[in-house]
This record gives sequence, structure tokens and C-alpha cells, in this order.
Amino acid sequence: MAVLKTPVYLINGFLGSGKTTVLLECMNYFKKNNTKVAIILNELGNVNVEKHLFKEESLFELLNGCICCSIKDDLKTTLSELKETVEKEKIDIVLLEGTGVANPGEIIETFAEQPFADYFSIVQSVCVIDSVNVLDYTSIFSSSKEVRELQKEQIEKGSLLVLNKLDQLSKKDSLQKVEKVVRKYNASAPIIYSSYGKGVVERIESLIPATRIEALGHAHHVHVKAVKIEQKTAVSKKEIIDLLHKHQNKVIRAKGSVQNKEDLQWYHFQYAAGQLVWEKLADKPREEKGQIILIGEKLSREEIFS
Ligand SMILES: Nc1nc2c(ncn2[C@@H]2O[C@H](COP(=O)(O)OP(=O)(O)OP(=O)(O)O)[C@@H](O)[C@H]2O)c(=O)[nH]1
Repeated sequence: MAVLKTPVYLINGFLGSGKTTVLLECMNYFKKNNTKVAIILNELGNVNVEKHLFKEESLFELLNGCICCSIKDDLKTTLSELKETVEKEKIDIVLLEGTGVANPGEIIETFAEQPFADYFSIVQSVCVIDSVNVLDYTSIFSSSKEVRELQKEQIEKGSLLVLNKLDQLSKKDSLQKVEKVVRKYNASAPIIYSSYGKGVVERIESLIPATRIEALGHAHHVHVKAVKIEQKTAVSKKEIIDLLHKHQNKVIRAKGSVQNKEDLQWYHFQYAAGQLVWEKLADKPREEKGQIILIGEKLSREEIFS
């Protein structure tokens, strides 16, 4: 008897492009439609500061490295566990969010190995693109070779391209320019035009599984890493801004949960492409310690704590 493979949707894309936002949209949509979802989440840092966003899901966290290279073996262990969970909990689909520097090719390669290839099938490799910054990330004038290579590979490997953050696209970086650069790297994958990941999941469902999902090549991203800062005392929003400002040349992405000095409430913050979003949390985090993750090129702990 043929065993039905569990469909897997990969969600990749550069740091801060909106992968988690797309993931949450998908998760909520599937939940509403009584589709049981398991989630694999990969983070460069050793803590997932967005855990509060996933309450009831079967969640597999792979922390402290990238499943496409440094913790590839952890992905294999997780896939073995996931197989059991799929059977026990009657999971219908798997959503996997890579780190912002993941090379989807390497992840696809692991899924193609035995015994995983017998149980799972990648049906879409979604590449979420930050439409506001993709021109910078692919420009020789504003990004390092590593960032350019990585962004290029992520776009190339997408079976579905999401031009996200369109709400923020100014005339200067008009959509045509963005499309042109994206099409230079991937001429054929369907494009979804989106803000806050809206509309992606409906398209995912309606599309025929892609045929060009393949694993080739490997971008090197050894210099992009995460540094965690634990905050035992409350901090102000201004102190966070000052910290980001101080390291602005190296920090590409930051996120965290901290207690605010001013009202002693807990806040979650997101910093991507130079923009800080600061939101009050409904519940106090379990650890009761502030956690700040800084992600960037050539970041060193010594420099941050100097
Ligand atoms: N204005 C705007 N902001 C967005 C959009 N999509 C996501 N964001 C915000 O951008 C920030 C980063 O979004 P995430 O979904 O966490 O990005 P990510 O790609 O998962 O980030 P990584 O942690 O680097 O993997 C958050 O503050 C989001 O709310 C969008 O379409 N428009």
C-alpha cells in the first residue's frame, strides 16, 4: 500500500522579510479550516523570542544555528521525531521556517534523503522578499558579497515568490525595479504581491505543487550570526534604540522581549531594515528575563558588551 507523504511548505527569505508573519497567516488559516499543522522553526539565536506567538501548535524548535549547515543533523533528528508526531497527532501539513540566512537548497537536500523522502514531500519553497530593501540587498554599493549571494540564492530557489511589505514601498523603489531584479534571479516562479503576508496561503493552496524544487549550490553565510543579550533589569525603549544605533553598521536584524523601565510592562520588539516595532505583550514571559537577539554580519560579543 502506498503511504501518503505529508506535504511540507518551506518558508525562507532574508532576515526580517516577513517569514514569521507569513507563517502565522498560514497557521491561522489552516487552523480555521481544521487542517492540523506542525511547525519547524529554525533560529540563529539560542532562544526563540517569538514563542508566545505559537500556543497550541506542534512546534519543533531548532535553535542556535542554521539547519542548512551548522545544525543539519538536528534537522534529521527532528524529522524522525516529526514522523512519529504526524502519525500520533494526525498532522496534515508541515510548515518550516528557515533562518533569514538559510539556503533552501540544503534543506531540500535533507528532505530528499532516506528515510525522510518516504514520509515527507516539499510541495512549495516559498521565498519571502522584503520589497523595500531587496534592491539594497542585491546591490554591490550597499551590501556585502555574502548578503548579495544569499539573497540571490534564496530568490533563485523559490518555487513561489512573495513580494512582501508592499505597504512600505515608496515611489523611489518602485515595484517595477523590484520585479526586474527579482526576475533576473528567477524568471518563472509565480509572484504574490503582499503586505503582512496576506494572500499567500490562499495562493499556496491553489497552486499545483512546483516541479522545480531542487537542491543546488550553497551560499556561505558564516559571518552572519546571532548574539543574545540577557536583561535582568528593566530597560527603556530609548536604551534599545541607542543599542541598535550604536551597532547599526553591523546589525541587520534584532528582536526581543524586555521589561520596560517606564511602566514595568513587558514588550516585544522587532527591528528589521532599520525600523523598530514596539508592542506591549499580553502576558509576562515565563523566564521573567529580558532577551535581546542581535543578528548581523561580523558581530562580536566583545564589541557589543564594550
Ligand atoms: N510594514 C510592514 N511590516 C511587515 C510586513 N511583514 C512583516 N512586517 C514586520 O516586519 C518585522 C519582521 O517580520 P517577521 O515576520 O518577524 O520577519 P522574519 O523574516 O520572520 O524575520 P527573521 O527573524 O529575520 O527570520 C515585524 O515587525 C513584522 O511585523 C509588511 O508587509 N509590512
